[in-house]
Amino acid sequence: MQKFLIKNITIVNDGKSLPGDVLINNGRIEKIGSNINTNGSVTEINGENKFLLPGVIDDQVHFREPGLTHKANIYTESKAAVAGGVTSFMEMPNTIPNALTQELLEEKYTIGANTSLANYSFFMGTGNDNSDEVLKTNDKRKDVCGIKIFMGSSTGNMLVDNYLTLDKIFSESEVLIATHCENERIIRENLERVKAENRPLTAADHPIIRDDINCFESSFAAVQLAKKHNNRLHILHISTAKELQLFTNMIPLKDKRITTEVCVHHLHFTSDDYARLGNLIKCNPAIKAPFNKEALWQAMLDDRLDIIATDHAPHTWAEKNEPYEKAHAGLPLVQHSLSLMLHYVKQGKISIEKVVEKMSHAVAECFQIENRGYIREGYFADLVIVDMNAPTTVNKSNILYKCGWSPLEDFTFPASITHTFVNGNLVYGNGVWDESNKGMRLRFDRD
Ligand SMILES: O=C1C[C@@H](C(=O)O)NC(=O)N1
Repeated sequence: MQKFLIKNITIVNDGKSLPGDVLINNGRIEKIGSNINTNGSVTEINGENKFLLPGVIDDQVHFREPGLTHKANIYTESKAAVAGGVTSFMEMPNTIPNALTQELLEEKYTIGANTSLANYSFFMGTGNDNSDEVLKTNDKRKDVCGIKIFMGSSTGNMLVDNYLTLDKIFSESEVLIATHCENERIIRENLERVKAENRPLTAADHPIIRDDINCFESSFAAVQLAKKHNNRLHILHISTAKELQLFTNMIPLKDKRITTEVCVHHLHFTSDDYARLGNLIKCNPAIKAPFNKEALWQAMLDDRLDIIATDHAPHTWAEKNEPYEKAHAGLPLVQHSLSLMLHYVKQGKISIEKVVEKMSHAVAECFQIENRGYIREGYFADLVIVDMNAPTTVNKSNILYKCGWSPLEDFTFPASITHTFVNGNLVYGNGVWDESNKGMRLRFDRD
């Protein structure tokens, strides 16, 4: 394996940004220090005026393979991820067929092993009647990131609305349960009410139909179930101020039984953006009124919200441009999540250390990922070099998603991701790709 020495870079890790050198050997971070010298062949990278970050770990992506590969596949989207500084991802089960058996789940791991440029893990899916199969994941808790439950409907019709199924899975699961929390009854009632107005519906109706109360009711139910059975619950894409009362920052992350994710689109867009972007930003849970965005920022900064992710959900341009009710929900973001957060660093809204905490360290802690998420000697060399003074504009020619579009087109980020190492391999360096190595299956340090 090629050996790399990154010289004179600012290393962002564990709440600090310090100058130093990093030696990468045999896939791992061999040494962190100042004035590291090596004899023998080593590829030196000048890190002056640049920042070294641990690779981003995105715990919620939809890469659409198998079955929906007209939208995306694991190869294309993992490549986009790596270009954006994401070195590991956890992928959702609403592929076709839904990942509802251990066999189907393992088929996804095989595709990951053969084609993914980033490290990967796949969630086990839940239906209303596959609880015995779901609970077999207990035996794989070191090899599978968790169980995903759609408590509200979304792409792929994987809604679990049978309370007995939910209660059984919560009572017997020994693995992390990740939930999409929305309340189907409230969504349907809202939809009926808006339809009764007899006017054409538009994307601006989305946060009225999928409203704040709908999210709160479902998150509340998930929290109650987790408290009843003392589960390790992780609630995905929190999108409302109202839900925040359910979460605390009084418990250190490593001791929390209930953790939360906020997504970059809920930190960036608001309902004001429907006028400009329409269905392109239709997603579930919906992007909501501006006061929610401000509350989410506050809660993320004060650690009531634990991690930042994307819910990367690519759909084709044609699928997004259907009339509102038929337009598919979800937006592609995995290539631009880190860049977007670095934009907010430049704006002074968040520090670069906090970005690293929320997108790398805390994700590794939440899922107990082995030897990743930090810049530490002995850890896997999943690393990203960032130039904070090299603006890049999102446009069709540099979007790597198979769907070929982004809700951030024409947006200029102040920073560029110049290099991404995955397991010590320089997969992406100054626009040059080395695709000869594939990512690894994530392992979890769980008892
Ligand atoms: O939960 C989800 C699923 C996702 C998708 O398209 O798979 N799209 C969404 O907007 N939310």
